Amino acid sequence: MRYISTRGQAPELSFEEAMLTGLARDGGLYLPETWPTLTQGDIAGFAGQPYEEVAFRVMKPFIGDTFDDDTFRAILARAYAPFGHVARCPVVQSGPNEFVLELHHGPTLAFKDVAMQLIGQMFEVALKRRGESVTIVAATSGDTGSAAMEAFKGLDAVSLFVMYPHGRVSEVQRRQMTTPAEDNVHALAVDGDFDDCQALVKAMFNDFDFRDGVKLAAVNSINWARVLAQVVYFFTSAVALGAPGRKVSFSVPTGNFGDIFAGYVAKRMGLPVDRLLIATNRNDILHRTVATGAHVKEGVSPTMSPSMDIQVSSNFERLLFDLYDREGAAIQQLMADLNGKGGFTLSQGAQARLREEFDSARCDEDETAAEIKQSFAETGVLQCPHTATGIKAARDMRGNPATPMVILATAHPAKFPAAVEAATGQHPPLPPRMADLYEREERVTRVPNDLTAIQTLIKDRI
Ligand SMILES: Cc1ncc(COP(=O)(O)O)c(C=O)c1O
Ligand SMILES: N[C@@H](CCOP(=O)(O)O)C(=O)O
Repeated sequence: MRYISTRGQAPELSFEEAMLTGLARDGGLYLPETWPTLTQGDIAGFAGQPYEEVAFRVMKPFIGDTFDDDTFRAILARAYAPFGHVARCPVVQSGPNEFVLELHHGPTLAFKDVAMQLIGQMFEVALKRRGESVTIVAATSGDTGSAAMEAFKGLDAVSLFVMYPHGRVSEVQRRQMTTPAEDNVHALAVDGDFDDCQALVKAMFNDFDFRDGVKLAAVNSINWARVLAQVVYFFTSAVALGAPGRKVSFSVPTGNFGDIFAGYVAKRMGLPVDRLLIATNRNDILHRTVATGAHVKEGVSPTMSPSMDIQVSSNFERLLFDLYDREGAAIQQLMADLNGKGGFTLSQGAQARLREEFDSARCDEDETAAEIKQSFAETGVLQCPHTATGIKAARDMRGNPATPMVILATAHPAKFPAAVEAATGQHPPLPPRMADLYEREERVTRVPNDLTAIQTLIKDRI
């Protein structure tokens, strides 16, 4: 499988090269040149298989011979051993034909662990055999950063810098990023919002002297391997509910559009997905885009679901590439308009295709709190505020009641205790292994939203 850039001007790469490269040199995002497909028989064969085996079979067509089969199986085994549930990503019923896909059983209690634990292992094997080291710079609204810290701390071949928006992540998220003691990981609190942090990462990739000088790599969903690893749980959950014999719909709490794009990829590969619901908080650019066709940035507004406080949804570019018949020049123009004019309007054809695949719903703060409360009353289970937006979308946009609706539970409620307690009166406890999180010493550097200043800091530290 070869990988191509959404902007059509960068060299084609192998899977390993795309994984270690991050952003394409033309500013675009790498994607497979075609979508591999699985037969209905292949998908039926996933029933009853361990998560790691389904991951192997789903990812193999994308990975090719990057790792031999034994090595890839060993990587998967190491990646998912730390998960606190034998199913890794279990499905739990939450209502009539409504299910919650729990993605928070990994080490940092958010869905990011599912991909990050895996790419940590893949980076380690690939870098070791190449005899190379890299500098990873990540932007986070809270969860990618903590998952990356956990996956890469202590690795000799990696220096990791995580930029998070100062004052805009939960205390648990912040402490997960600021308390690892290993010398190769660095938490940077940026005076800005998540969009600023992500723009800084992309600017670093577009500064070729810096990029080549520090051997820059990405573990945000800029990195195709991150998105790919997230495709797997769309298959495991759908098969558990009767696919490929029946269709399944998914409601996905959405910010940077990586997770729901993974659902779209599963559909392209042959999974019978009915609807993909984009659930947003009040940072609703994607909901407005589905409703009106106008993709227009507004300021980021802080919410109780901070990981979704995003207005520049990086992976939407990957979807646009398909909506515009994979025309790199069209994507270049749209992205120039987004950066220069603050937005663009989809062509009629692109808007129609978007609506063929996706629905959307927006959840404001009162509604999020009400969903957490109602969900606890109905099921006795506490859900995080991000998941609550998905529950609302699932109930607002319920299509055929005979089609199972799967809501992605993207984080554990204990990462957002203040919001959950305010809504329900219940304090969600951290798992025992994290019980001392509030006593651990924090290590963080406050930085201005300034590219040169942060680049200088990174060069000084590596
Ligand atoms: C808990 C949580 N839910 C939802 C999202 C949104 O996911 P995505 O950025 O893939 O759309 C994020 C951030 O990525 C998150 O951390
Ligand atoms: N919500 C994310 C934002 C970054 O998303 P990514 O999928 O591109 O890493 C976070 O928690 O940091």
